[in-house]
Amino acid sequence: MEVKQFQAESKKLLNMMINSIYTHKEIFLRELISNASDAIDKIYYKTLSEDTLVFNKEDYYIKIRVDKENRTLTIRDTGIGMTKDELEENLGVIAKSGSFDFKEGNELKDGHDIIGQFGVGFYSSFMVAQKVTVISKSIGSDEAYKWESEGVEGYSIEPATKGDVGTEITLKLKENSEDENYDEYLEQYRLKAIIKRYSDFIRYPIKMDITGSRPKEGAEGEYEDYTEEQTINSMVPIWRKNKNELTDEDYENFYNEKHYGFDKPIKHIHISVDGAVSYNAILYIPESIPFDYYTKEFKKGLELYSSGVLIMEKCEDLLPDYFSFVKGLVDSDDLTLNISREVLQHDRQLKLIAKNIKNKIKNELINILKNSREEYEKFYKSFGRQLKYGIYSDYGSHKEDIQDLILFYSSKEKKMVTLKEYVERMPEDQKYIYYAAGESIERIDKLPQTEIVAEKGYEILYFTEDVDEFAIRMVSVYEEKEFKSVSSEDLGFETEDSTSTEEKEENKDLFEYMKEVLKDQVKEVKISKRLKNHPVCLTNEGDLTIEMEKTLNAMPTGQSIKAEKVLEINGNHDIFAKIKDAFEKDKEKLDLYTKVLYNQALLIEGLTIEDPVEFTNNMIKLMV
Ligand SMILES: Nc1ncnc2c1ncn2[C@@H]1O[C@H](COP(=O)(O)OP(=O)(O)OP(=O)(O)O)[C@@H](O)[C@H]1O
Repeated sequence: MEVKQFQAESKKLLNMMINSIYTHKEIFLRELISNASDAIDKIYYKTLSEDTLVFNKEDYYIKIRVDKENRTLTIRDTGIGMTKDELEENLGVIAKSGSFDFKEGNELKDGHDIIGQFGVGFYSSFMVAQKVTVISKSIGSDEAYKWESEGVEGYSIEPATKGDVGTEITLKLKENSEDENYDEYLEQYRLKAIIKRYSDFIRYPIKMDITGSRPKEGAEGEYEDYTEEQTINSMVPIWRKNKNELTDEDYENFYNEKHYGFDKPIKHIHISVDGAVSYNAILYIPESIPFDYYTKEFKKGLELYSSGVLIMEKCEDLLPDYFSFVKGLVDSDDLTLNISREVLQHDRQLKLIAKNIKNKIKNELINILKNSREEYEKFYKSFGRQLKYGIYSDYGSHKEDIQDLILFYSSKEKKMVTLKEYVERMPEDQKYIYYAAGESIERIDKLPQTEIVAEKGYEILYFTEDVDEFAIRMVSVYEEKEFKSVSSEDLGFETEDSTSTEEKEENKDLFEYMKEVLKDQVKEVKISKRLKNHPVCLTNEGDLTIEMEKTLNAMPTGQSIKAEKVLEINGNHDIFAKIKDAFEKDKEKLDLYTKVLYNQALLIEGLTIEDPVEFTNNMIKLMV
């Protein structure tokens, strides 16, 4: 028997195939199954053009067989088969794709798209096999041929016997080594998992003899082994079905089968686009947060299929970070793949799909917000934080996409509201969108700084998450309205100032003295225009607010960043009279009052006091 040499380039290529093209060895099975499916599709096309042939779907399948003793794995198909010449051309020349030529010569329809295009997939079998034997009988031929190769050394072709038309590929697995256990490809559970992962939506049944154990009939407590042929793949890609044929339940079942989550998704989005780029997608907006969602370990991404074959489990480029909670898949035949069937990262088509998907998700979320508020709020509880991070990140470049999706608790409505709703309700004389930041709704409710704004009848948005103020800084202006913290120096409206100029002059020395006591801890001490009932509060000057100070300092890399604080005292409160009195008569007491009031203001803000022991001692001194 003559052993033929692969062409020189083919040899090099084969070496590359075996050693460096693929990231995962297991994909050899995906490649062989895809070839088998292509071979069956080719028969399908033949029957379309030849009246004498009928395509009887039941006759077409792919069978996987394991022989543990001989350490072989066989993939058999009932496809079109190969003649001697075709074996020579297709398997003797690497990078020669009979399938690609077929595609060029036939108009493909009915979603029967041929997968092969590069003419290399077959050789991935040498990553796991020491010898590959192909026995094939072509349609319309009486002869069968055997192609056999042990890799780079070459291949042989000789006549063989085979009953029916089709191809049978037998891999003699490599010996196990220290790093690799090739026996895993003889285990039914492992093969099943690989088939499910990559080839679940191959249109033809992929069958395997599965052995199991079951209770023996008529003999209680006894078990018997059995073997039965099972179809491993689910075959029907539901995303290629017509939306009208599918029920909510179908989508939910698919969500569960794909293990996208244990919850019931809030919404599914089924997209079928035929245009500059054609693709199908099924996306889900989940209801609950995956346990690792807000950790580094979480990886966003959609499954990416090309012609029904899995290319990538998590294609990150398909989702912006702010929609990273979306689950689902995209299937497109228009992607530019590299020969290992990994998608090219800077693929223009992929970018187009991603942009399209982003808009669909955004519109769907707006839809839910408008039409099923309760559901949206449930979703927002889980993923609102991510949306707000999205506004903040990348220097605010995505804010336009997201700002209408965020909600804040409203002081007036006592529920979550959108920025749009807030602005629409604003009285004419109100210049700013007011917000108050704090740990919880309850705490903000009690914040002294909110009093005057609330009294003015203005609505206040409550910022209870650390990201809120940072995100809003990025939004900066919404429908021509700026945001303003209730703690900011200038609230943007006239407040009645009950203190006369003389009074102010009179208190000047007092406040300067108090500022001296507090040193750099505050920028200023002054009479408050905003306090009604509370004795003191802290406000801030400058860009960095007190809430921001808290957040930044809580970060692992947090340096000590301080907001410029102003201690405001309620001039109408009894304590003010006491302070004035102490300024006249007892400076030591005034020192105590000043320190205690400052620390109380810190506590109200939810800030820590630097020296709690001193604070307690000062209190005691004032009490006794
Ligand atoms: N089971 C099969 N039945 C019939 N022809 C086959 C079979 N397997 C491979 N071939 C032929 O061999 C050719 C080369 O296969 P190979 O897997 O190397 O590349 P491909 O499938 O064409 O492209 P890709 O590298 O994109 O998978 C195929 O194009 C096809 O013509």
